[in-house]
Amino acid sequence: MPSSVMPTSNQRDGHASPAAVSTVGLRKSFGDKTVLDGIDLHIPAGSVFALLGPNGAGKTTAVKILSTLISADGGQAQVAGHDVTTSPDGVRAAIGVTGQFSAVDGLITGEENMLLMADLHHLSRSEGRRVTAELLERFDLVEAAKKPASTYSGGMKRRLDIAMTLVGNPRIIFLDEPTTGLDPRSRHNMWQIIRELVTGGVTVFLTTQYLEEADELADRIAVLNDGKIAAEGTADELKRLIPGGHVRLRFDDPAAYQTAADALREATLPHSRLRSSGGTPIDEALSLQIPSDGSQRELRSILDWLDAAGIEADELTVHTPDLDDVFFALTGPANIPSQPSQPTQLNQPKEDAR
Ligand SMILES: Nc1ncnc2c1ncn2[C@@H]1O[C@H](COP(=O)(O)OP(=O)(O)OP(=O)(O)O)[C@@H](O)[C@H]1O
Repeated sequence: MPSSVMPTSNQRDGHASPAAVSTVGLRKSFGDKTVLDGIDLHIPAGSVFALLGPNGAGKTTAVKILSTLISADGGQAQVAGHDVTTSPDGVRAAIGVTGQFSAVDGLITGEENMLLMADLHHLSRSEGRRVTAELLERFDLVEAAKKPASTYSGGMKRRLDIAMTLVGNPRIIFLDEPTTGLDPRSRHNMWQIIRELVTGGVTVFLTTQYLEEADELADRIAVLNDGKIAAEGTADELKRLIPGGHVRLRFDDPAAYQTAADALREATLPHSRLRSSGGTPIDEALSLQIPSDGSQRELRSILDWLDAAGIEADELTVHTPDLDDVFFALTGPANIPSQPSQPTQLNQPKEDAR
């Protein structure tokens, strides 16, 4: 399809940002099972995008379509400006894919795997050796380079897999569950590698079941559920989507705490959500908790009310639910989006989104 049909700039925040990956109405079924039921994505170049979803949600299917390993049944997808259907070679030249379908051959050494990759990319012998040496060094695999890859730990195999992907100097990398099964140290190493890739200008499309991983790495996160994008936004935007956020007031002075607790109990706070619940005392910490979505509007109304009531806390903190809460709320049987056929638009005012 002509590139002009696909969104190439981020209309929502107003500035032009070339899309590394862009899909409209992407659909895929296996038999009578619909796995992707109209997926729209816009991933700006140079960003990290995380596709989150429970087992079987269709994350790997999405990656396979975008990396041209399988074809979609409907909709459109462009990767690095190339249509996946009409220009798969263009897509393949621009991307690297690692993860569940690792390219590492366990029978040969790490170095041989790298050199094989260099051959596949038609690098000259000397260039292949140079790139191999550089990447083995960068991924801390020099010592293991002459050993068969089958002897590598899980973390080393993942590092080798990414190093092999980088031989082709891809602009976009698909990482399908890159840290599944890794120990915490290896996982943090992998996160550091991913951050460095992005610093070098690479766009990363990540699938993960680890909310912490998406929270750590991703500029934007989409939650895939039941074939659709249930919600999309930054980690903070997602967290603000679900109830459970609150403002906590902490007092050093027990008397000030008691006065505030009494005032809150009596209070009719300006915002309707606050009116019914008031403050919840948490005695041990001399803290009070006021339900809040953390929005500027609610915070202002809370602050105004505190000022008017003459309450001055020693510390005021805003707490939002973590991504686990979001994940369970969005992917459970009774998920919360108000419009079943529409993803929750997080960059609109929250009142509109609910
Ligand atoms: N080739 C295939 N033939 C039939 N069904 C398939 C095929 N590939 C995937 N599926 C089904 O499509 C659904 C989505 O699978 P997919 O691997 O994309 O999910 P996922 O979100 O990556 O899951 P996981 O986190 O478990 O890897 C699953 O129900 C899976 O069984």
